[in-house]
Amino acid sequence: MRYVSYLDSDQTPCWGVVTDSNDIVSSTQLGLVAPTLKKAIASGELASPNRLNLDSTPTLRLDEVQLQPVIPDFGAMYCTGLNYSDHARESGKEAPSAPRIFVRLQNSLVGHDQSIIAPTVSEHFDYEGELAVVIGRSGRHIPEEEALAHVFGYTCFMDGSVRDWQKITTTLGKNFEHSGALGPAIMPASHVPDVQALTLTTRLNGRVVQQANTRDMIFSVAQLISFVSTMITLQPGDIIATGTPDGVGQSRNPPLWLKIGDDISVTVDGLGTLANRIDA
Ligand SMILES: O=C(O)C/C(=C\C=C(/O)C(=O)O)C(=O)O
Repeated sequence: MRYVSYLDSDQTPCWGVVTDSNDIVSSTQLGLVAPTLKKAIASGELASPNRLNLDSTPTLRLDEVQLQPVIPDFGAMYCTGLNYSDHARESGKEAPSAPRIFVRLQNSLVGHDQSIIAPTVSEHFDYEGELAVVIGRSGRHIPEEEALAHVFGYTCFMDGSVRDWQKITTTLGKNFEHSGALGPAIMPASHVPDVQALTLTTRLNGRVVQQANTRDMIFSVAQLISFVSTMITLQPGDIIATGTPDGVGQSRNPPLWLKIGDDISVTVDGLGTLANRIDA
């Protein structure tokens, strides 16, 4: 089972659970009153996913709804630059001695199967496949040993990056409207035995362009949580993206830029596949 945020046929924001057969049991059917997935996570009522009553007859299929970025109203999304040494090397940079954190805005993201919008002012639009972490429990100055207890679950992230604007500032290059994607769903942390042993694969029009294992991160998920919480209190529903491995389009010869009509997907084994088309 996984959690999703979606719009129903009336464009009303909803959330619910996706069963293993890709049916959706809505929050109302689950008997939960929280209006958003973020509020449900914060309330603690999803802390024991195995206790949720999934007996209601599902009325919707996953492919019938418009999926949103898994927590569309997140308070903050912290992203990590250069967290795989092969990617730092291909970028011509040293492996960092501390996590390089930047942020993404809500409106820079879309959900699974929604159009990612290519910038009109740049042809240097690049893909980055990543693992993303959804925070479940708030905390400040979280010790590394306790960090994973603050995780609600995990999902996939496509950190679409406008490389020429990124040279002006990271904030600009990483925040074009609808330039990235988050989803399709949140896998509860209890269903992920070892987050540092997951294979991540990015495909462009079906061709594998990035493949790595999360064991090769420079800073582990626990270290990133601890580091960010040194700066600020992490809140339920906050997202931490863990950086991309090597194989990005910018570092290829010739460069491989995203174009309108391309299909881009990010698969993290055990979590699912986030797939999107590039649109105008
Ligand atoms: O941190 C950097 O110097 C590079 C960077 C972003 C890099 C990523 O998104 C990544 O490696 O996943 C930046 O714009 O500053």
